[in-house]
Amino acid sequence: MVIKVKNLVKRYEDLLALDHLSLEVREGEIFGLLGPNGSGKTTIINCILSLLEYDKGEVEVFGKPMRPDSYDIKRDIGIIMQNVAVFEELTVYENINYFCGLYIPDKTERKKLVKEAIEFVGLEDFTKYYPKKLSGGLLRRLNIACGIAHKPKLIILDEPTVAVDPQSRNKILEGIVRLNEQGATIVYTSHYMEEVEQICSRIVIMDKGKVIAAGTKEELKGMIATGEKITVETFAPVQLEALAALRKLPGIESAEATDKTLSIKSGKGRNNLENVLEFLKMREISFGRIYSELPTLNDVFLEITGKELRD
Ligand SMILES: Nc1ncnc2c1ncn2[C@@H]1O[C@H](COP(=O)(O)OP(=O)(O)OP(=O)(O)O)[C@@H](O)[C@H]1O
Repeated sequence: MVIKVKNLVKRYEDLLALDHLSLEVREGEIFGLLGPNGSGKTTIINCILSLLEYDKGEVEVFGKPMRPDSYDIKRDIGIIMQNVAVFEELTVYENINYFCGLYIPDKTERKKLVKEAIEFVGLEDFTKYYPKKLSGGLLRRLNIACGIAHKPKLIILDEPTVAVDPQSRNKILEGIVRLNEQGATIVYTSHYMEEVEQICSRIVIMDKGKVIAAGTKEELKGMIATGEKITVETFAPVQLEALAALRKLPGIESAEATDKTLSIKSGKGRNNLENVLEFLKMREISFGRIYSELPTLNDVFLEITGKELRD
């Protein structure tokens, strides 16, 4: 086990930020920590890294208890925090060289690693730039390069794509997958469910300092009653009587109609879309577009907590 957290409790005065939270991160995985703003993601990361004192519980990293002075463990961890932390007075190259130098004293080896990190995040054309000249996305990439240049075995990224343009965002996500393919275990926190779904092999969903669900995305989606969501763009509002009949169809959990949109949630099982199509035909309800979506991690969150992930 790369990380083992047992029964962690962290209070900020009256606020219980972590409520007996336990989780495990296995070697070689991209572990996603998904939760809305304020659910405790940054707090748990800081506790894992012993950057923050906690009230109760245990943290082990690489099988050893983690303490503020566990430098042998920390040298194998790459940390990319939410707030970009680079030196304004150093260039891109100098920043990466500085952070790499904290772990790699040998100059020749460091030169090679810094070059690799620059190529990895695609900052070759910006090595002489100072941070204030970089766009938000490029700055994030620099932040990542500083955290990974020494080739850590465990890389922790706390919301690395917040306020990043789509191009840099994709580059960052692709980079994370590549780091994992090269052997690093990744912990990735985000409140963007699409990102977590896209890259993470196992996911923990947090809310109010607690783990509310854990598993692969398929396992998480298997936990909820919602099967698929079917949306029909109708040419006219659907009559109440038809709506009531639709709700009685086998496999239909709910059906709501606004002006020209019919939103249907079905249970698990096959033929839901076919049944709806059949119904529309029988009732002579004409429509423009019909589409079906599988449940998302937001549906999982919604069903367990009763609120949206993006609140
Ligand atoms: N230093 C602090 N003092 C008091 N309360 C804090 C402190 N840091 C965080 N909190 C509170 O603890 C809770 C958890 O915060 P945390 O930053 O860990 O959440 P998060 O999931 O990382 O959110 P975000 O996505 O906004 O970063 C929030 O209610 C937050 O307001």
